Amino acid sequence: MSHTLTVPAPPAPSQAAAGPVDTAAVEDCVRQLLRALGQDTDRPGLLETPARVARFWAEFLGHEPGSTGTVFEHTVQGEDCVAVGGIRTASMCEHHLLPFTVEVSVAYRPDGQVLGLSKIVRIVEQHAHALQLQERLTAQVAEEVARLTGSQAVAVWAVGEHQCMTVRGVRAHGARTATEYLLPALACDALLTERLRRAAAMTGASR
Ligand SMILES: Nc1nc2c(ncn2[C@@H]2O[C@H](COP(=O)(O)OP(=O)(O)OP(=O)(O)O)[C@@H](O)[C@H]2O)c(=O)[nH]1
Repeated sequence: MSHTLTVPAPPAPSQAAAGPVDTAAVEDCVRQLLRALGQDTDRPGLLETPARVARFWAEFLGHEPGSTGTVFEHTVQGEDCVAVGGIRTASMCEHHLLPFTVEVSVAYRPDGQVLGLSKIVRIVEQHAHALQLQERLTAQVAEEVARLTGSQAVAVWAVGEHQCMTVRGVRAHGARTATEYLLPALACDALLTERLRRAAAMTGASR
């Protein structure tokens, strides 16, 4: 019989909002930004824009991932791997405040317990709702899955498309960025890493 355990939530990631979003202040700033951009903030199309943008930031940074810590005892004779792929979400480039879309795959070898499958998606969402770097998002998801499962064999892959590279700057439409994060214990275990890669590939997700 398997037992459900709940692992406590960790402290907030360091780059998460330091406190609740001050929507009134954001609204004010957006109005000032529009004026600095030479816009007439009294024209009908823009009247509600500052409030809308403020609501967006409150919603984005205030994202509540729900419970992420449900694990189940899991003991088997053989070797097994778990992978969840095709987790598509959006995060925010901290350099330009422009979104990037990302598809994440997570694979790990259980070490006595497995994580609720939906919790892997929730963990990705938790770390995506922040001012981010794709590389840091990839690493944070792996570290969190390791913390919750107690497994040191965790790998995460992400494929992203960054608007800061498409709508501005190099304007490289279609350029995609792939990141991989292996927990240190995997770095010297090519065989296990390959097994995790194969498990992630079985989900059919791009990596
Ligand atoms: N590891 C594993 N987890 C499963 C499987 N089938 C369902 N689950 C997960 O079991 C977990 C139960 O978590 P709870 O927090 O108790 O239930 P919940 O509130 O319905 O969880 P959410 O689905 O996150 O809303 C969920 O994360 C499910 O995705 C399975 O075959 N393997």
